[in-house]
Amino acid sequence: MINIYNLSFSYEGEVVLNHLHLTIPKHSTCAIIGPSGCGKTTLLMLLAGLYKPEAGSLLINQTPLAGIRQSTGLILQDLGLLPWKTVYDNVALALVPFKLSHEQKHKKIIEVLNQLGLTKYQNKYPHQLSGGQKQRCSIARTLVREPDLLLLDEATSALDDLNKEHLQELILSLYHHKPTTLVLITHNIEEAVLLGKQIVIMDKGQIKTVLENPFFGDLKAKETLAFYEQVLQIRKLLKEEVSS
Ligand SMILES: Nc1ncnc2c1ncn2[C@@H]1O[C@H](COP(=O)(O)OP(=O)(O)OP(=O)(O)O)[C@@H](O)[C@H]1O
Repeated sequence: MINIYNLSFSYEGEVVLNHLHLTIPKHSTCAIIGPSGCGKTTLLMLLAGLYKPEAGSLLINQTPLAGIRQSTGLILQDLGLLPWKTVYDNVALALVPFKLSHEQKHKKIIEVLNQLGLTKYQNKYPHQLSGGQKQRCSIARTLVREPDLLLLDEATSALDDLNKEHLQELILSLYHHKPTTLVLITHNIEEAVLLGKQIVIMDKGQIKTVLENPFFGDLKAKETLAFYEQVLQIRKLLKEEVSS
């Protein structure tokens, strides 16, 4: 469970998050959407414990967040894969801080590579992978640590439409396999409607609307008009924010 209460944050005196309130239930998913520069990534950095709130509070499972948690996974746009390491070794790196035997680590890595469809690429280097495969490798590296909170910053934005859909379906199937609290930033309204149980619309450092989304995880709904009515409603809300 994430509780954000009256949270504010500034960069060198410039306020970028202004008195935010938000509750995200445990094992739920939340899609954050809003115009460029409205503070989405900054909020994610605060949730990751990389920045400290200037005012207000941020609690994870009833505990005030005091820095980076080992059980939070963060996937940024810049995937940060090490080019001189193979897929297997990039994933293995995430387990270095854990006191596990070589066999235990190997088992976890093989399992996650299999889950993400990367088994046959395990000996390849990042430059030998497609954009979608690199993104999956980055997700594998985060998931191997079995986070209870997963933060994704525009995980699918660099991918073409088919790979985007593939990754969205993969995120859903990973979530159904092992529910974690999932917070994702996206610019894509359809993605927000597919992946967010809650959809948070931000503008100019504030949360404007929080929608409960009945279409979460419903791949079949993408073929219905009701799904696109929801997309249109969010589009309208976003346009209203930009024009005001
Ligand atoms: N390190 C920084 N130092 C100073 N200002 C910053 C820094 N990072 C971001 N900002 C500013 O803070 C504001 C919010 O930035 P943030 O990256 O959180 O927005 P965003 O909603 O994620 O944008 P985008 O959708 O374009 O990624 C912007 O005006 C940005 O210029």
